Amino acid sequence: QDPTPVTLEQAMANPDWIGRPVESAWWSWDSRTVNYTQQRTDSNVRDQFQVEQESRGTRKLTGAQRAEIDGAYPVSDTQGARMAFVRNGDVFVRELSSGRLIQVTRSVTEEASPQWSADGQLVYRSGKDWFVWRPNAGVTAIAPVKVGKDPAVEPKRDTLQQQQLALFKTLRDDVARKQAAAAQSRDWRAEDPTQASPSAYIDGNFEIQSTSLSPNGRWMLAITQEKGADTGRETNTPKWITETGYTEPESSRTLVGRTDPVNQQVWLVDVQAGKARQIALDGLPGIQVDPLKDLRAKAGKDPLKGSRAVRIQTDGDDSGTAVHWTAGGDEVAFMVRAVDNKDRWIVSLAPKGKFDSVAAVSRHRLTDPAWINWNFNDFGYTPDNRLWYLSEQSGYSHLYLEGKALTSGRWEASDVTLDRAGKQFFFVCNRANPGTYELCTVNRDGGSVRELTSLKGVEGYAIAPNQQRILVRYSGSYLPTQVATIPLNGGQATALTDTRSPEFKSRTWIQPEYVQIPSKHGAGTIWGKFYGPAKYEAGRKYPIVFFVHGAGYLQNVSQRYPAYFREQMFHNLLVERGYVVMDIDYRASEGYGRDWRTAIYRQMGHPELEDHLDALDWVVANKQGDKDKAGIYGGSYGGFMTFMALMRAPGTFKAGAALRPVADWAQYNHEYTSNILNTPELDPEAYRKSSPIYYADQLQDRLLIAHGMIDDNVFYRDSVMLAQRLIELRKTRWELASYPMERHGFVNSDSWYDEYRRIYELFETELK
Ligand SMILES: CSCC[C@H](NC=O)C(=O)N[C@@H](Cc1ccccc1)C(=O)O
Repeated sequence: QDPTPVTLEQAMANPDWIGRPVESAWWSWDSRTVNYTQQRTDSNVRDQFQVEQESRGTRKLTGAQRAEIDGAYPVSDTQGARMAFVRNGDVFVRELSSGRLIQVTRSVTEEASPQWSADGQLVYRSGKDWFVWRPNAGVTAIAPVKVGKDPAVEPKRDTLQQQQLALFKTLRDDVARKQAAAAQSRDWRAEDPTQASPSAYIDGNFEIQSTSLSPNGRWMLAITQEKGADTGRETNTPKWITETGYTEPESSRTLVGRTDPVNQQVWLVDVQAGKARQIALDGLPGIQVDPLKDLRAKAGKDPLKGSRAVRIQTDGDDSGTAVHWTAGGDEVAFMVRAVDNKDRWIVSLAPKGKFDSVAAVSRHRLTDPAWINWNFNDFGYTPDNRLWYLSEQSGYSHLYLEGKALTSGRWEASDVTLDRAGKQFFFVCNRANPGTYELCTVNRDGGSVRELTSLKGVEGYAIAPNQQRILVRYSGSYLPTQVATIPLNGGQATALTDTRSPEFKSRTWIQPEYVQIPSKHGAGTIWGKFYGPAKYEAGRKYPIVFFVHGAGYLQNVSQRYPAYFREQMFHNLLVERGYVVMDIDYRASEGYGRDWRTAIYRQMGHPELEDHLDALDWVVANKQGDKDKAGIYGGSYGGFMTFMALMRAPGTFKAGAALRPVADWAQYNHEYTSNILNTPELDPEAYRKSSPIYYADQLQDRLLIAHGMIDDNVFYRDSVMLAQRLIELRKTRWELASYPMERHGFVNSDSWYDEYRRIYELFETELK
């Protein structure tokens, strides 16, 4: 069937017309219905729906109905008798035999992190404080850890103080009376189980960043950092169009390397005794070796002394540190990451019986001369207290149980869950090819990995409370995320939703061709999505457009619904108007293992350009592409690459559109950039080699720059800086389109339309 023509207005319209995807999805306690959220048409409001598995009947939930249903991400106890969840910031417990719903808290603070102990008690955090809930026994508060001197510990007296006490009996008597009262209160507390335990004190110039309570309420882990440490100067972004009529400054982020990330410390707290002790991390393997020693010397910096600074990995959702306790509460594991990004350690502590001597044990060290991935950091304990984790040590993310690989091969495992019995691991995998995602399983004792789905675009999943079925979130090239369920051990998927609009569903789209391009630069295979006509006219050469995805570490050659769905519709339009379009997962992209990811270390824009040049030759050789009529465009990292292509291979692409582009990596953020280029102070060469602004003199082809003026991710300043360079260089074939009310990802369809009209006109003028 011929593709349905698409207009620029339609491609850039508010995506409501497509039908909004399913966002989060989770099971109800009885495993009979699935709940999900979806954005409401023409609104930012999210509605909540419930769909019945058997009948597939769907209802939109009212506020009163929501009061009866379970919250997302429930946590089951070890027996499968109860599950706990947070809904509207309050903790609830559902009894799975009767369905009885117990409201544990009803507070103005946000509750989080519910976790069950092996013997059925629940701990949770409310703001910064921890609480324990026991069925039929109510809630107990855990005394907070405090920073300061422990008032129960006699202060060390200096000479002056000692002299005062020696001189005056009345002073000595006062002190003795205070000590006796404190001793009595301590003794009573120790003998009286109804009393709250005392606070532990951390002495020094620290501030507590986060805490984690063991599920048995016996131990706590506290993470601190230096109090008031300099976290760096933030850039102000002016807001131009405002309700006040004034230009309003808006504070955003810091710049890479201006201030080093602050070192953190780990403290173990004996909750019962109210004692805290710092856990030394100096013994972690390799922590005292500086991987940046040579760069440091070259930059004229002093050598590092002692251990490298570290930070404790957080859950990524700001809910706190990613700390995992055994259900019995006797062992804890946490992830330590060197601030230079080159090492990650999974560290455990087993405090029981040896609080005063407990030491950090390194269970797994992952080291990378480039940088440790920010993905694939899942870890946890099995019900019988064995540590599992993901590691990229083989070059691809795989699952390990106590050091033994349960999965292996040139593919990646992610998003791991263990069934309640602790027998079977579930995870997302891309075994068939890098862009095809399924749900996989492997026995915890090893054996072969099995695919449970054949949906191609699996995005996430959740096991039903009764452990019989799994809900799967999946998508396709033209299918925004939907939900299906499958039996626990795989089989036919039952689709529960189809949120596409009838109008979108009735259209025929050009299916991307998944192509494998041999690298002429020794990199192996470059995967691409190619869009071309169904039939090629003999002898005709087609103008070529390259689309470059953003983020660097992102996968766009996948069978999932692309983040770049508007761009994909634009590619349909381009093909309809006589172009062919190529979109490759250049080196740096996600889904292809460690070496593909880190090939750009200290040389951004170099391997990726080689891949684009190889792909261009491939389109010319295999798809009747016209080598003299090639253009390139993309946003963010794609904009950066557009600059690099035009400036480092002048004359190759006759026109380029750099959208929300990075022009100078020294202007980008620390978390992202320091991984790939270290810091500008330490590694100026890497920044010079990787930043388009230093190649601006080589620009000769037509260039369109487009940028949102209130972009708080890649600052508008990047485009302003490049514009000034181009002015000073007296370059003539460029223009800058500014969008006063847009940030990084455009929101307004007027802006999208304006930007893509300019891109289209640029290609029409230069490539035809
Ligand atoms: C300078 S590279 C990273 C910039 C940015 N990082 C986080 O937001 C990014 O990845 N931007 C990409 C990815 C994206 C795709 C679709 C919607 C929003 C963001 C981009 O802007 O294309």
